[in-house]
Amino acid sequence: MITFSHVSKTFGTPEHPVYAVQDVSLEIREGEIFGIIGFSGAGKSTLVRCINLLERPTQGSVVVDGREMTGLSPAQLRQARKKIGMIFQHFNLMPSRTVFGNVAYPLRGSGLSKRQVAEKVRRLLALVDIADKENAYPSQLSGGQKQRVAIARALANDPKVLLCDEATSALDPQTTNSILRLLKQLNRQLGLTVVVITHEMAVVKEICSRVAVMEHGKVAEEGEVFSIFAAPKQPITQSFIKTTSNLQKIEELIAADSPVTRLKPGELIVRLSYVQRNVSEPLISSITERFHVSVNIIFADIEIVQDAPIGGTVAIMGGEREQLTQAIQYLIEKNVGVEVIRDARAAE
Ligand SMILES: Nc1ncnc2c1ncn2[C@@H]1O[C@H](COP(=O)(O)OP(=O)(O)OP(=O)(O)O)[C@@H](O)[C@H]1O
Repeated sequence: MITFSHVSKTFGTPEHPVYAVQDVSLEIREGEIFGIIGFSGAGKSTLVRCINLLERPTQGSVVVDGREMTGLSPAQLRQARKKIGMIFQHFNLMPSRTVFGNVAYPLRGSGLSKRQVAEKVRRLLALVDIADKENAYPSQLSGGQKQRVAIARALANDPKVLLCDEATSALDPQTTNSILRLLKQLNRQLGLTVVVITHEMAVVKEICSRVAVMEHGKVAEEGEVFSIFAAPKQPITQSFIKTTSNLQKIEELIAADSPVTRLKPGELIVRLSYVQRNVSEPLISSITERFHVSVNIIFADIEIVQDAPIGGTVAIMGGEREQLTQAIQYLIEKNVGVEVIRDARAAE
């Protein structure tokens, strides 16, 4: 649906260039929810604004729904943009128009009669579940309600693509979830391709099927969200994933010398992570039976990403040295990630 080929965007002057996007090639498939994550300044907004040519790439090509965007005439570009809706962090509603007026605005010049416009606006407001606010002004709405109106407005011309630039960043966690649910519903119901820019891994985890991680204008890593969570390769990706996992708290507990992390000689603390789908075997009970080791779970953080469990546990393991080694080997063979984070075997 959207193909970036070697896209670069440079701002500034020849003496002081700012390389906002550097040689990005990426494919966003029809009907998927694709996340673009990165820290502030990574180039996410600039890249996404190259989709509807709010920014014109300095180099490279952007093809949307089979059309090379940079080759369109101004009139063709205006038409093409109607099929690409966009929503923003601060909603960008027109304060002097009602909810109805905001959603009707993009339908100017659409050739629809007044009655048809009214019908369409009401259908859109019902779709985003805000029909009762038709006559309200933006200042009378909550953030979540404003974003619903902005979504209805973005859908007015029946776009195939919806670009969401930090669309939930100004919202509280509960409202964020309700907007994410709405985006997911629209994606399924309308077959809408959704591109989500965010700096929050929780957003990616919640709704995206694939994700690109951006750093310094480049794509550092991309792939299926499940695989990225299960086995992040780049340090930047690992640091984003840490923000959503409780397992990292163990490091704080160790640093604070908490009693739960104190080891007897011969014991070790391991972080076990499930890196494959369908891990349904009772692995912990298997190793305790097979190798006569003890496994005392002190932390567990399993969550569901794309309908599969992912995450892990932190546990204190104890037992005979050789048996412990074999138990760890067994877990690795079963595709469990094993990281020894504290080791008192040498203290025996
Ligand atoms: N119009 C502009 N003129 C000059 N520099 C710009 C312009 N737009 C963006 N930049 C620069 O390009 C780089 C990438 O910015 P961009 O807004 O794309 O990043 P981002 O990842 O979306 O960050 P944020 O989450 O803070 O919006 C930054 O260094 C920014 O300062």
